[in-house]
Amino acid sequence: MALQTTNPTTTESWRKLQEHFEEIKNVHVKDFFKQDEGRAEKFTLKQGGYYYDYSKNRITDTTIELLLELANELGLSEAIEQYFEGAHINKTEDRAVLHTALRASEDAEVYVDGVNVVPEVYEVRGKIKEFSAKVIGGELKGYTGKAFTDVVNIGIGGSDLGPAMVVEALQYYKNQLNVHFVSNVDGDHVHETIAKLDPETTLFVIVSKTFTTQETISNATTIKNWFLKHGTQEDVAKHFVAVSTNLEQVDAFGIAPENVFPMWDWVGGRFSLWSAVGLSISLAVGYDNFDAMLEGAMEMDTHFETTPFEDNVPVILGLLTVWYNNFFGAESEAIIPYTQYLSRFSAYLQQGIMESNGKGVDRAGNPVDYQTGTIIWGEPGTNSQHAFFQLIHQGTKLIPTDFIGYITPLHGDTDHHNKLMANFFAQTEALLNGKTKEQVIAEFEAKGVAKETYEPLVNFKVFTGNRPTTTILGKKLSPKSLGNLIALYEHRIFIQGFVWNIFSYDQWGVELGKQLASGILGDINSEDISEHDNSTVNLLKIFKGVK
Ligand SMILES: O=P(O)(O)OC[C@H]1O[C@H](O)[C@H](O)[C@@H](O)[C@@H]1O
Repeated sequence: MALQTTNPTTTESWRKLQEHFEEIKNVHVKDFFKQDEGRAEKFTLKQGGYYYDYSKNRITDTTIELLLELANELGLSEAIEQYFEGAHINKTEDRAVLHTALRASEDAEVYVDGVNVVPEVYEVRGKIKEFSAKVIGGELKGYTGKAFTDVVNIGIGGSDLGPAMVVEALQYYKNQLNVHFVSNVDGDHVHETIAKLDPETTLFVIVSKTFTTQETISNATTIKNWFLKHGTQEDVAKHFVAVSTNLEQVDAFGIAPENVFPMWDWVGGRFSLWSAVGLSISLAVGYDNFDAMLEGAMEMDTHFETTPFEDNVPVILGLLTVWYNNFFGAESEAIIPYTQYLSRFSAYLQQGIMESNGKGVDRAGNPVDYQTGTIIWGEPGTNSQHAFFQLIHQGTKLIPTDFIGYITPLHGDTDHHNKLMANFFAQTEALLNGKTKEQVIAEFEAKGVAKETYEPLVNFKVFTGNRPTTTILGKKLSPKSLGNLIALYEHRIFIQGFVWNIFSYDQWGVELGKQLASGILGDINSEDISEHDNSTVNLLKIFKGVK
């Protein structure tokens, strides 16, 4: 069963949305608030310890009604069923998309091609649990009998970003193990990392779904060679484990079969941190915390699968992206967490969202004639306020922004936390209301500034406001609440790809560069340079020192 292939722009609800957009496109959200005292309450959803206030968006009741009408017209309910039931919605790779099965409850049944995969999932989870406990507890030892002090995750893309983001995010819950990440094929990355390590006390986790990724295999080989300068071939089994679907290649690399943590082709790389790809997470914070993160995700899954669309957080937020992307012409979205722990969150979501929905061919195989995936970016607040917020406040581009913050600070420093959160609230308020010419003049006059002095400055100090934000306010950053938040964004990806009539779960766009790189590596390593455009030939000559 494949997802339906309607061009969304040909639907009746899209036409109505277009008309509605023309009516409200110039209305200031300030005015919507004036007209409706209950607006904040009405446009706030509550789920899994989070409040989602989307009232500061450029929407009315009609906008939401029409967006939901669009979802219904396109058959979203059936699509969600297909997603959770393991239909091959990743059609170009003929695969199911079941990261949700990785966090399903033990008694759930999720069938992939007629086989219930939940028992296998729990078998691997059991293995992760046992292994993590032994490493953390010092029971498993290195080749000289010492307990492990360091763990290195060797992987790239989905085999790096998810675990790296979560290990950073859950730092507060960490144990004594130092966890490092090596991803880039840049030798300086791997050499800087190993320079700090003691081979006797370091565990290496090679993570690659395919086990053919050039970066990961190169880094793993370099590290193994470095290790073999200290330990023996036999010792490799004590220090290297692998996470992969490609058991043959793992074996060829010399990893002992008992050191392999399997994953499945129905888990996309960018959705894989819930699988054994998250082994480094479980090592860093312990299996119970890993499990709690999965539980948080499962709560979001249940919410998404069972909640009526008007109260369904991923549905509403996913459709808002469509609203801005396709009607307002917004090209990007910023994600700004007001917690330093989430400093890798937008980098992680860049892969999740842009690799999924950066597609220009529809599900029927034809080029689309409307906009699809948004550009995702962001850094933690308050740092970003002192860097790029100027453009969000006064630039010419519309940038819908998610503000993510928590009520309780983990270290209990309320002085800092109150300052942080004052900024969090102040920014969304400023982006909503802006500052009018009259307000600017009144401020000058209150300070006694002369008219001829302030007049030339007034326009520069005006803020139009009407810049949309969504506030995601959680109780506390914990493994569970983090799992919940990540799963929210995963489901938003599904909603958007579904509406845009594209395949969100393949990534053919990363192949061409890989192919060309392997040819160019041949050029670099040989005397001659094969055929390329002039610019590339010139650059290769400079690089090879023959020009
Ligand atoms: O886990 P691997 O097979 O090594 O893949 C690592 C990454 O590389 C690919 O190029 C894909 O674009 C990513 O989706 C994937 O996460």
